[in-house]
Amino acid sequence: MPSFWHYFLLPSMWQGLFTGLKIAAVAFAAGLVLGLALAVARDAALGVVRLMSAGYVWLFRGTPILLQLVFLFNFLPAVGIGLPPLQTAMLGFALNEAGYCTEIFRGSLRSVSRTQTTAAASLGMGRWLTLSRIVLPQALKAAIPALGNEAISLVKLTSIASAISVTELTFRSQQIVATNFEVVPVYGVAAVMYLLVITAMTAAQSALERRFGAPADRPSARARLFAFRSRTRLPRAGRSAVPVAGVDRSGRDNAFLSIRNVSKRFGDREVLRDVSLDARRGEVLVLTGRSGSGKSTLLHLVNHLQAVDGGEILVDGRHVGYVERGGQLVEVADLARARAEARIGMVFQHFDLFENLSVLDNVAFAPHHVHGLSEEAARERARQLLVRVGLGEHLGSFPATLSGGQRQRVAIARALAVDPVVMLFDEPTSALDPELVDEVLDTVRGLAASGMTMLVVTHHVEFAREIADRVVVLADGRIVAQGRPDEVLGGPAGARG
Ligand SMILES: Nc1ncnc2c1ncn2[C@@H]1O[C@H](COP(=O)(O)OP(=O)(O)OP(=O)(O)O)[C@@H](O)[C@H]1O
Repeated sequence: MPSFWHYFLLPSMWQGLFTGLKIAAVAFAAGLVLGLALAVARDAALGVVRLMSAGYVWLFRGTPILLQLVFLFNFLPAVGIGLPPLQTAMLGFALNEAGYCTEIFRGSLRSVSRTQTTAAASLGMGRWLTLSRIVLPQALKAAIPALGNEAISLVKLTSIASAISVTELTFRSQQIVATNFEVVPVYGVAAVMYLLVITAMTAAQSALERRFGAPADRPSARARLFAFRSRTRLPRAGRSAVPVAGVDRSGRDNAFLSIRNVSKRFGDREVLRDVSLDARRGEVLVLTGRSGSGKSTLLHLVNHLQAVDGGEILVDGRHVGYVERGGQLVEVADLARARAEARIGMVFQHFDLFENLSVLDNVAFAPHHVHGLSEEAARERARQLLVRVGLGEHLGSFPATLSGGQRQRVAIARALAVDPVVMLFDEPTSALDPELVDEVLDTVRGLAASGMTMLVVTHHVEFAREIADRVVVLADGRIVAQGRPDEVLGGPAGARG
């Protein structure tokens, strides 16, 4: 095949290929950055920012790239910007690419479970820290296949740049064919060149997927079914002011955790009604009651993962994320800091470990990034805690490779790493297979024995009987019984088990 090699080695063909690649590389890099910013803007608090992001996507996906290029090519000189055709092509492709990347990033950002954000908030992590270190890495991992597709399409699409007289590979081949009519070898060489580049890109994409991909996820079937979304929408700072007139404050100063006349509603539904509950330092309260009675909501209010609608909650004598002003509790501007300072450890039903971080990093993250411990000290602390919960062998593992019981013990270590003054457990064993329950309960027992103040939501009657100083039963958002375990769990208002 003498003519194949002749054209394959022709410098002008390679120049054409590199021109196309140059456009694609610059346009893709710029499109990624702009697309990511637009995708984040799509969830911005300000409506006008969201609208601008949506408008951009509408415009650049809605019109043909050819029109956009020709428009830029004619428009820029008309407003006094004299860009050469190659740079105009780069700009045009970048603007167009950003529209597509926005949608890819938007989808992948939303695919990250909101429970990850809630868990981060419970550790006192702010929005930016959560976005950059927890949500984005997971979203990028999910986006790699679609972005790889996009990059490959872009390399081939650059042939359109010939419309504004950029001589890339396809255009170069057309020119050669027009002079010698050797259609098959010339276009054959162009095809082989594209294939070589795209094979290299596909290999790079696989390498990226391997680099960023944690080992295959294998949560239990039940966890898979229920863990994909949490209903918790984090409150936005400064949104609510709660009147404190009418709150019964007698005796609250003697309590370590004081919940006074608290109410909470979601839409028309009143989920908690006038709930009052005090706990002494070191006391273990077990909260129980039928599904939907408001137990989890009450825990979320203690840590200010949701805002109260009425009443007040004090931990160690302080409101979490509120300041009292003119007879009202007003949310502070920096809720993340307030949560961090309150040092409330929280353990969730579905563990909600950060899937993109190793076991050790899950535990060391908040002490280092939120509480300012040096990385070395935070890791040492994490190591000790993981040994304490029996996971010293798994420091470098990723959450997806652990059993449910192991994950929950990592979650407990993660909550303990911020040196909590109180621990909240939201049904810590209900997502676990029966044979894994004991290992978690043992850890919780150990904590209770160490004198930790705890609020534990559980349906596990035997465990409640054993661990609780006091059992509190909720029904329809009200406390309907409370007392020593033998009094409450033996009585008619007892837990359903
Ligand atoms: N963010 C939310 N938006 C709307 N409704 C909510 C939200 N969070 C909770 N609810 C509703 O509030 C009620 C109480 O929910 P909560 O999760 O506190 O109950 P629970 O007693 O913990 O139930 P379970 O034992 O099933 O976890 C339920 O009817 C639930 O649907």
